[in-house]
Amino acid sequence: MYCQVIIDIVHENVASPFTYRIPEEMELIPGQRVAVPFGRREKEGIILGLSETCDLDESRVKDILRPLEDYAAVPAELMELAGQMALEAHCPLAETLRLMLPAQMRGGRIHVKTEKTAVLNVQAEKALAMAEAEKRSPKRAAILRMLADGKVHMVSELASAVKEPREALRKLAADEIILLSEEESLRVPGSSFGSLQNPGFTLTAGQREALDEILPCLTGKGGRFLLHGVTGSGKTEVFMAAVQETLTLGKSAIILVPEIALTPQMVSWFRGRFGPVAAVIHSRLSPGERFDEWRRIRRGEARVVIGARSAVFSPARDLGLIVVDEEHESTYMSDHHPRYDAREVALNRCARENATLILASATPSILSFARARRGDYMLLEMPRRVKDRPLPEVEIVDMREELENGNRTVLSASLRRTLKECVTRGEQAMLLMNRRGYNSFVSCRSCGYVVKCPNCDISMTYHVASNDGMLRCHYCGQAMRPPETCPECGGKYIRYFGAGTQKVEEEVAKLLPGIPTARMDYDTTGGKDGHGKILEEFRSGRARVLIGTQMIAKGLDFPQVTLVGVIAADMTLNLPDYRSRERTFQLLTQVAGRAGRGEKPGKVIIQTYKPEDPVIGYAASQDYRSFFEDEFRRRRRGLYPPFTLLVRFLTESRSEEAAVRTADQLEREIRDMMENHPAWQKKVLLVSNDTPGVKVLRGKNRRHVLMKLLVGPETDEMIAAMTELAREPAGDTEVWFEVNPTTMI
Ligand SMILES: Nc1ncnc2c1ncn2[C@@H]1O[C@H](COP(=O)(O)OP(=O)(O)OP(=O)(O)O)[C@@H](O)[C@H]1O
Ligand SMILES: [Zn+2]
Ligand SMILES: [Zn+2]
Repeated sequence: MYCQVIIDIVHENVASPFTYRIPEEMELIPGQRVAVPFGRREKEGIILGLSETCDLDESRVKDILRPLEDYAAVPAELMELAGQMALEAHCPLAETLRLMLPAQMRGGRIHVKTEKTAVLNVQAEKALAMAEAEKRSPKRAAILRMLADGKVHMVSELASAVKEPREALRKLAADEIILLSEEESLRVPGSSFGSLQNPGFTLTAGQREALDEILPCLTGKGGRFLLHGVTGSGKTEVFMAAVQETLTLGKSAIILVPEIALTPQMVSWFRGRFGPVAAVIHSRLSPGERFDEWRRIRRGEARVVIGARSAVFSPARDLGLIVVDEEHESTYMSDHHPRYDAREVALNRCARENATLILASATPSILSFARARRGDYMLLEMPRRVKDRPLPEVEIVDMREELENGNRTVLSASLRRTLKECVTRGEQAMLLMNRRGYNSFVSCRSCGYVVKCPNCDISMTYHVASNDGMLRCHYCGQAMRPPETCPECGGKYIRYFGAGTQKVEEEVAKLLPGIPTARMDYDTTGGKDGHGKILEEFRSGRARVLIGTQMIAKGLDFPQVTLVGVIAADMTLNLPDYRSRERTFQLLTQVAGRAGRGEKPGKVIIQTYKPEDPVIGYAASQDYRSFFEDEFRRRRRGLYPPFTLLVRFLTESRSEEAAVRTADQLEREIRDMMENHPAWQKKVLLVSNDTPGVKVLRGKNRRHVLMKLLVGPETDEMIAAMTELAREPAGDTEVWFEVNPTTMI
């Protein structure tokens, strides 16, 4: 027998499979990992397929050295998925196969933990009788009583009841009364089960109707759903009920959540609900724990997988359901190679494995909603909050008027008054400020010089003394002392402009002396479990006001919050990106939705310099439909996704001249390519060849060639050709080819 092996090396030259002979005594299956001789070294690989014969010169075919596991690490469905993804991304199969395995499994880094176990080797009655009769050793008697239940016990567990049981165990084993063995032990992280129980609500009419559509699909060939429900409509209950039903049917479910949602609280909640059949994969797991969770899933012991985007590749047994919660989140797009969109992978897997897909959000992405309208997904709508709780009342404050009235602080008069009242009533408030730090830029009053990062074309942000009193670059992390005099003109008047979360925190402290607040942003959530601690501080009621960046906007459910303040609503609106309106709408609607989720109604105050902007209006009225129609029309008119694919070549170089030259060269080659393919010509709109929003980043000068592609049968081929183009060596200049890039800076 022979087999074709994909070697675990990502390189053009070893992209295709290599043939090996399978020694007589070895039995192998596709998807299994093997050790093979490769050149003079030993390498790991994955078996792609088997064959009876081989048309190569027999003497040149080498033997497989050994299997690395006795099972297929990559099951058949995932082998096929990896194959398709490699084709679509125009990258070697070895690269997409890596997505299917926990990283620590590769390169022989795994360490299987084993533990000693003991089990009875005689009838239970006999063991109990022996325990009674045992006069000399109370230890042996105690062990026999514990083992009388006939189950396998960990020796470590016996040791917690009987001191130093080893000698007694040896004696019992020697007399063949018990059996001792060594077993693989799986670390189940944070195994404090049962902390929170199933809440057992009576479902609302909206929840019932949604489930009536979903549940029948779970038994059959699967369905595709977009669950669009306003904030606080109880979407979580709907997909939890679907997960429950999936388990009852003996199948597995995967729930994808944005990484930020995987707080210890959520983790314990999922475990409390589903017990040990749930595997929760998050970034705080140790590599060992991660690998153990993966094996529990692979063996079918864990049948609910909860995790961030990479959990979509979990080897779930008999997959029945994938849920993507907060589906509009951009974190579902991976930003390193090989790039993928977890929502597209989920769709692909569900189709392959006859599973059901549920995308859930209060603010669906334009793409998903457009697909639902076209009939690709069934649209399930829940327009009302649970218990018919009202959506929050929203007030829009024009900050230009505040300035005219002489208020130069970040809090408007209205927000000050309402915040004070809210806290006085003993309720809680959340304030969104989508920029961290204290001041956003520092400049000279005499000559206008702005302090910029030495590595990036970005102004530096001032962080107050509690953090270190330094200027920081939010792109590369560079820090420096604020200048005392202007480096340009020597002037003494250095001014600090703009505000960040630290400034808001300070203003709130002045307004509400003695009232404890919490701040949640990149600077305060660094340590292990940083998010969890701050959220717990707020949930417990110790902190009355939570100030934060977009981190506080999503999915959180704090019933005591009756006021939400948005300090600067236009901040994201002004970014040079075709998605900035969509992101602003989502952010504002989501954060507004945190108010009034409990018994008491909520109020939202949105501060803006552009109160007339329709996006602000749609968010204030939580009017998704009107926003969608407006934005969809705008994208059609401007030929933006989903009507086109946006692609760009990004060049980066120490030398500005080289970055420009390479971009110009690429533009010429693209034009040549179009001339050679008249059919392509009509499909490509060359938008620009210029500097992106950030001209210099981490010391590299940047240029980009931006294009829009009208989607058609030739799209795949065009992208393949452009991928090739980007691979051509360009001296010291790096070239990146991106399809629908996650950021346009
Ligand atoms: N049928 C029900 N009866 C009473 N309370 C419910 C019911 N269903 C859900 N809830 C509660 O309503 C609150 C909101 O539910 P949930 O967090 O699922 O909303 P959501 O739709 O996911 O909102 P968001 O999109 O804002 O995250 C939660 O506190 C939840 O426990
Ligand atoms: Zn100056
Ligand atoms: Zn920088």
